[in-house]
Amino acid sequence: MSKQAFQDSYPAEFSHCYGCGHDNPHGLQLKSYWLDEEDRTHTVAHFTPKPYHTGGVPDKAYGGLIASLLDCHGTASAAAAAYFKEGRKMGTAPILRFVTASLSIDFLRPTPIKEELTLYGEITQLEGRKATVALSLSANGEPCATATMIAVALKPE
Ligand SMILES: CCCCCCCCCCCC(=O)SCCNC(=O)CCNC(=O)[C@H](O)C(C)(C)COP(=O)(O)OP(=O)(O)OC[C@H]1O[C@@H](n2cnc3c(N)ncnc32)[C@H](O)[C@@H]1OP(=O)(O)O
Repeated sequence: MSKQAFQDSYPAEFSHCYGCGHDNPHGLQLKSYWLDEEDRTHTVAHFTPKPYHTGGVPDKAYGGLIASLLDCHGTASAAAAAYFKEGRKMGTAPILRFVTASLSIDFLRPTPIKEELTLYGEITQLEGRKATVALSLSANGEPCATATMIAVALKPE
């Protein structure tokens, strides 16, 4: 696992995201990393929900939390892959910042709230400004949700 989270390389103006901004004290502050330093296609993040992230059932997570985590892990993974493709250190100018154009989620089973969740990402395509990321969220090794994201890099302006 790399030492610096992708999100910790975002410049200040992009660090207020509710899901992953390190400058948002009320947010989830998700941190994403390369799964393996030798492989620049797979990423990982971990998150342990709080009791107030509950859905209708007290010990299960609400779907919006799952979507938020997948959303932020996916865009961070896309940005990391794009920097790598350009041979640049994350966060260096010109800034490459991806936003979600499309996020399709399959909720496979209820997600427990009391355990650490693991998110995986795989960059399956990166062409021009568009990245496709395959995502999953699991608990205790069991997948609870899978998703496909299309993330698009913001234009420089
Ligand atoms: C100051 C800012 C602060 C921005 C602050 C950023 C904070 C980050 C937040 C973290 C993550 C989030 O939650 S993001 C929040 C939720 N998402 C958003 O708000 C994004 C809203 N949507 C947009 O702004 C726009 O639609 C964009 C940027 C996604 C795309 O618009 P665009 O820049 O004009 O690009 P466009 O030419 O349309 O598309 C580029 C390529 O992507 C493809 N593409 C576009 N949309 C889709 C789609 N839904 N499904 C498939 N493919 C798509 C196009 O076909 C094209 O492919 P090809 O022809 O090249 O093959």
